[in-house]
Amino acid sequence: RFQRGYPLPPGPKSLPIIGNLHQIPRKDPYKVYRDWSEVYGPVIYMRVFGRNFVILNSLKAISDLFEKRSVKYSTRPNSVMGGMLVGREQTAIIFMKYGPKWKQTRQLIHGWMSQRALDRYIPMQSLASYHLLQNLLEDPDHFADHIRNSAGSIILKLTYGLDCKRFNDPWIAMSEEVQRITAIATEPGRWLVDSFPWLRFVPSFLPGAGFLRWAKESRKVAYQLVRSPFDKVKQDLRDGVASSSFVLEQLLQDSGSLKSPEEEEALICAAGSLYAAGIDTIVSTMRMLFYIMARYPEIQRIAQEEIDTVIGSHRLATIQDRESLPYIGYLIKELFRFNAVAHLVPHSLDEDDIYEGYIIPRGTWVIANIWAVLHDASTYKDPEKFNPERFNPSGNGEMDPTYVAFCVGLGRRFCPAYHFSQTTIFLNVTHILSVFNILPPANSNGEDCLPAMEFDVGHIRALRPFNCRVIPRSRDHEELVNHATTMSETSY
Ligand code: HEM
Repeated sequence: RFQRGYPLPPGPKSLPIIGNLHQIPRKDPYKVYRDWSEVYGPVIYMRVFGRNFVILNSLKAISDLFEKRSVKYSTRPNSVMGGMLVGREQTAIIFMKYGPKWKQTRQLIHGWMSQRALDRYIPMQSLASYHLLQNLLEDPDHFADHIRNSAGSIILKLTYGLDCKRFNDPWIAMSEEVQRITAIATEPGRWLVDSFPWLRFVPSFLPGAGFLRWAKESRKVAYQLVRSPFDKVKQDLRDGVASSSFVLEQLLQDSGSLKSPEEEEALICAAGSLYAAGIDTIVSTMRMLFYIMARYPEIQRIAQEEIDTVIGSHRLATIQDRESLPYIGYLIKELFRFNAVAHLVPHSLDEDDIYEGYIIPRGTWVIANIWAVLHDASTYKDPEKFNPERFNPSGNGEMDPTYVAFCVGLGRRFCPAYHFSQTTIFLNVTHILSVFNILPPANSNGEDCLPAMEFDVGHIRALRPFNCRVIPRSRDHEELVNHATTMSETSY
C-alpha cells in the first residue's frame, strides 16, 4: 500500500491476486463509487489483477488533476482489448494516447468545429430536426430509431457529404454495431488480457483464445466504419459527384494533391471520431427527453406554454430564439445534468504523481465520476429529482453543468463538439415540444405503464428501451412540419 514512501489513496480492501475484481459493480457502478466515497473520501483506489484504478468523486479532485495538472493527466489508459486488439486507439481520438498523433487529429476536428464552420452547419441541423419531426408524424412508435437517424444523418452529411435514408440507413446501422462492439471491448473487468497483456501473444487457434478471434473480427468492423465512408468520398471526388463536406474540403485543400499516408490516416480518424462519438451522445440525451416528458407532464406543459407564448404556433423556433426561451434552456441543462451521458471518464498519466499526500502510480486508470458530481446533494438540491427550475437564477440558481462545461469534460480532452451538440439539442427539444405531446404508454386498462428508469452502462449511459405515445398537438402543428421541411429543403 506504500510506494516511494507515499500511501496509495484509501479504498475497499482487496484480495490477493484478483485485487478488487469481486467488488467491481456490474450495475450502476458510478452510484456504488459515490457511496464508497462516504467511507473512503473523494479519491478512491482499487486494484484488479495488478492494474491500478483511482476514482475521483468530487469536482475539486477532477479539476485539480484533469484541468490544473492537464499536462500530466491528458493521456488515456492502456486498454489492451478495446484500444489495441480491436484497434479503437487508431480509429477514434477518444481512445488515443496523448501525443503528436492526438494533436494532429484534434487540430483537424477543431477546424471542423470552428465558429465560422458551426454557423454554416445550422441550416443542416435545422433540416435534420424537421426530418425527425416528419418521421415522428409518420411512425411515432419508433421514436428512438428516428432520433438515431436524425443525429447520424447530420454527422454523415457534414463529415462525408452522405445522404442517409430516412429509415434503416446502413451507415447508421454500422455505427450502432461499432458502438456495441466498443462497449463490450471496453467493459471494465471483462477481459483477462487487459490485466495480462502478454495473453495477446497466445496463438489464436488455441482453445481459450476465442477472445483473439472476436477481437480480430471486431477490429475489421470498426475499421470499416471509418474507412468505407472515407473511400466513398474519394470515389465521388474522382467521379466528379462529391457533395461538400469536411472530408472533401480537407482532400481539396492541397489543390487535390494526394495526402501522405499519415495525413490520410489522421483525416480518416478525425472524421471517424465524429461519426463514432457524435451519434450515441445525442441519442442518449434525446431519449431521456422523451422519458422525462412522459413521466412529468407538468414540466412538459410549462415548456410548451413558453414556446407557444414566445414563438406561437405559426412557425418553428430557430437558433436565434434561444435567448427568449429561458425555461427551455433550464430544461436542457437539467437533461445534461440528470442524464450524465459520459458518466465515468478515464484519463491516465505516464509518470507517478502525488496528490493530497497520496501516490497515483503511472499507468493508473484515473476515472472522473462525472455522475457523482452532477448528483452531489451539496451542489444540487434533491439531485435525483428532475427539476429544470433549479437553474433559474431568480430561484436557487444552482451550478450550471454546461456553463462549467463539466459534463463534457475538463482539461485538454474536453468535448470538441460542445457548441455543436448544444445547437442540435436545442433545435430538437424545441421543435418536438412545439409539435407533439409526449405521453406515457397505456396498458389495456388505459393506465400509465412507463417502466422505471433503468440504464445500460457502457462508456455511454443510455436508458433501456421504453415505449411512449408521441401525438401531434393539432392538425395545424402537423402542417407546420410539412411547411418547414419544404421551405428548408428548397433553400438548402
Ligand atoms: C450530449 C452530447 C455530448 C456530451 C455530453 C459529450 C461528452 C463528452 C465527454 C465527457 C468527453 C470526454 C472528455 C474527457 O475525456 O475529458 C467527450 C469527448 C469527445 N466528444 Fe463529446 N459529447 C457530446 C456530443 C458530442 C458530439 C455530437 C460529437 C461529435 C460531433 C462529440 C465528439 C467528441 C470527441 C471527438 C471527443 C474526444 C476528444 C478527445 O479525446 O480529445 N461529442 N465528449
